[in-house]
Amino acid sequence: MVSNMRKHFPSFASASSWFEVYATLSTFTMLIRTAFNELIPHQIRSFLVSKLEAFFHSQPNNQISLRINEFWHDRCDDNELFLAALEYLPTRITSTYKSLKVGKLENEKHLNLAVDPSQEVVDEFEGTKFTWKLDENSEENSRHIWKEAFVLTFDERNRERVLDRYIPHVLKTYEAMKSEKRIPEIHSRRGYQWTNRKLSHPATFDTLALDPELKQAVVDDLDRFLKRKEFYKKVGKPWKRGYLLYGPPGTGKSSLIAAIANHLKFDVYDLDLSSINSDSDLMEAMRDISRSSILVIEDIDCNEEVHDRSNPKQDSDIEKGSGKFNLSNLLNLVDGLRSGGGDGWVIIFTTNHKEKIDPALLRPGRMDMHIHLSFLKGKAFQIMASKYLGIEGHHPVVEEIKGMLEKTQVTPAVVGEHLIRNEDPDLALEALVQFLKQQIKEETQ
Ligand SMILES: Nc1ncnc2c1ncn2[C@@H]1O[C@H](COP(=O)(O)OP(=O)(O)OP(=O)(O)O)[C@@H](O)[C@H]1O
Repeated sequence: MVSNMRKHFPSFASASSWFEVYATLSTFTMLIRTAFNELIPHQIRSFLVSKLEAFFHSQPNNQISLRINEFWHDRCDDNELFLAALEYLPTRITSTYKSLKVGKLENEKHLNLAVDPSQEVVDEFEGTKFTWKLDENSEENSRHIWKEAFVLTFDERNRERVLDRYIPHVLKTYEAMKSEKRIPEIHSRRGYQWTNRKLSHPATFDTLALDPELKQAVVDDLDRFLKRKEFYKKVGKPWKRGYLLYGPPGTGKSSLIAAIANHLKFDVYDLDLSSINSDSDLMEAMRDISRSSILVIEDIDCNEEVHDRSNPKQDSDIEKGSGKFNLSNLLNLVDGLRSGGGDGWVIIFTTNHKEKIDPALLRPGRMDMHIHLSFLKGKAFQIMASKYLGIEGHHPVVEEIKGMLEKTQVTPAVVGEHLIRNEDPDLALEALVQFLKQQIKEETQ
């Protein structure tokens, strides 16, 4: 039998010869490993190992491609991920790209860039590179309904990273970009229905002439509110914030509301309480307010239902209201109704007479921040000089005006009117100086 095997396998060695070969090989391998570890410095060793890994992992058979069609299946449903990539990828284009699509939309000032099929876009996420390519379907009368698709290619090792984190990151960035571009709407109540139009008020926190510290405090409060959706849920409170804006006419209450809406990208619901005749009317109006929104009730002191009844003095000079609803109770009820949904809810009351309002309506949790908008003073005027006249930094006439504003009370609305009349900054400032002189003279007489 053994001789038979020898015949078929002439080089077949005995067991002891195999052990000898094995022992020699192991000794040799150990020697190589020791020499590699001891003679080659650590950095060079790591470099060589990473190169070898990269070589094996960069082989084409380790690449995975995900195809992201314009539509899902053969239905006409938009594929959200395709739309997200369409918006997201142009933000990853760098100046080294050689082939791009470019265009301009009628109502936009800037040029738009888009991915071209002949150019791959490489994105980096968590230190890993991902390659995107646009695939265009050029077949005319094709039975495929898709015209474009993205192909996302990555190394197989990153499969989980892509599905669990990278794609969610692309979708989240797209949502943020959409809300950044969104123009809020303003809704007004006509009869029993809300009608809406785009909020065209251009006021932003940048253009508002407010004391910088107050402005920062408001922006910080809004940003904290926006960020804490999960926190409100955790502590079992409705995701809601109330602001009371009070101060004389022309100090910027409406402008601040527009700036808040433009900052949060929330729609505004402007509710005129005089059109509300009963609790059920009010409840219906509130129930129709959808998604993340700002409910504004301007000049709230003009409604008897919100007056401080412990102050008998005021009732003589106020028009009698319907007395048919209780705003405080109703807002509690609405909080309960809305607390289940994930929508943010901002309530803004404005008034020229804070002292007339029932304190129950102004307590924290109802009106969390009371913002006093007052007559124009130096730091806020510096902002107007910059926005209206382009004057930055120290300017002798601006300093003179700041001093005069300490001696008189004028609203930003009045000063704005003076600044807008003259295109020449020096003439505009001079006219304002003359106006303020006259104002101070009249007040001291
Ligand atoms: N703080 C401000 N910063 C910049 N502009 C302002 C400011 N306040 C008022 N203005 C200008 O004055 C105009 C009137 O202001 P706005 O309507 O915001 O005041 P208001 O306090 O709401 O007045 P009212 O109480 O009469 O409604 C605005 O169009 C705006 O241009």
